[in-house]
Amino acid sequence: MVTSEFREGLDGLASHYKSIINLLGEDTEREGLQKTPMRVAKAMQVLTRGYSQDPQKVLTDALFKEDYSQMVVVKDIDVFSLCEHHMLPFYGKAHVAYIPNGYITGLSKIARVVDIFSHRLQVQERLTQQIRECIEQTLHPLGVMVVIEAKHMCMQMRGVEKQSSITMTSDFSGAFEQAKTRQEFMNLINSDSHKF
Ligand SMILES: Nc1nc2c(ncn2[C@@H]2O[C@H](COP(=O)(O)OP(=O)(O)OP(=O)(O)O)[C@@H](O)[C@H]2O)c(=O)[nH]1
Ligand SMILES: [Zn+2]
Repeated sequence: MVTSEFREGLDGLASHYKSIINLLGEDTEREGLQKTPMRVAKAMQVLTRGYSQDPQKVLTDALFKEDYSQMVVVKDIDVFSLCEHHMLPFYGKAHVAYIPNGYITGLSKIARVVDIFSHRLQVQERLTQQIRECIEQTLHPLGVMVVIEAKHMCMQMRGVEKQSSITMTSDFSGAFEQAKTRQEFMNLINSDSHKF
């Protein structure tokens, strides 16, 4: 359902994008660009939809009592976000592990949490930390660890123009304070088990 607030936001965004395109020297009346301000407005609302979503609720909506207390790893979760400095995309993979403490959550919900925080203006470090904190505060597990590897288009398309550099960030707590637990997670991330 399209609420009036959503619609108003969309019209406002489209009007600003029209001005921006004109300021960039283009003609928003030419055929190919006539609908562009509204398209961009809709696209930006999608890319920032995470502001109106509640990641903790996503996790608690699928909480199951379970005695399993070994590591659960969801790896290679696609990440698409916008850096808050240039509003250009950064993209890559997130790997999440937690050790349950009486409760597990639906596996897809871990990927949804990554999605929600990614669809906000971000820096990779904060994104990594927010995912870790959200899982910790909601599931109260024995430990959580998040690793993100990403490429930043603001470093590829402009600025320093380095095409190959990858930024890695990690955040962990609880049982992952122990080096051997972190190592087990890193081994699982780097294993070829997913190539089946
Ligand atoms: N730590 C961190 N920095 C980021 C992230 N995304 C973009 N940046 C950096 O944000 C910084 C902004 O630096 P500024 O000097 O204010 O901006 P700038 O003149 O556009 O910088 P250059 O990209 O070096 O041309 C740049 O170094 C970017 O690489 C991120 O997720 N984490
Ligand atoms: Zn940037």
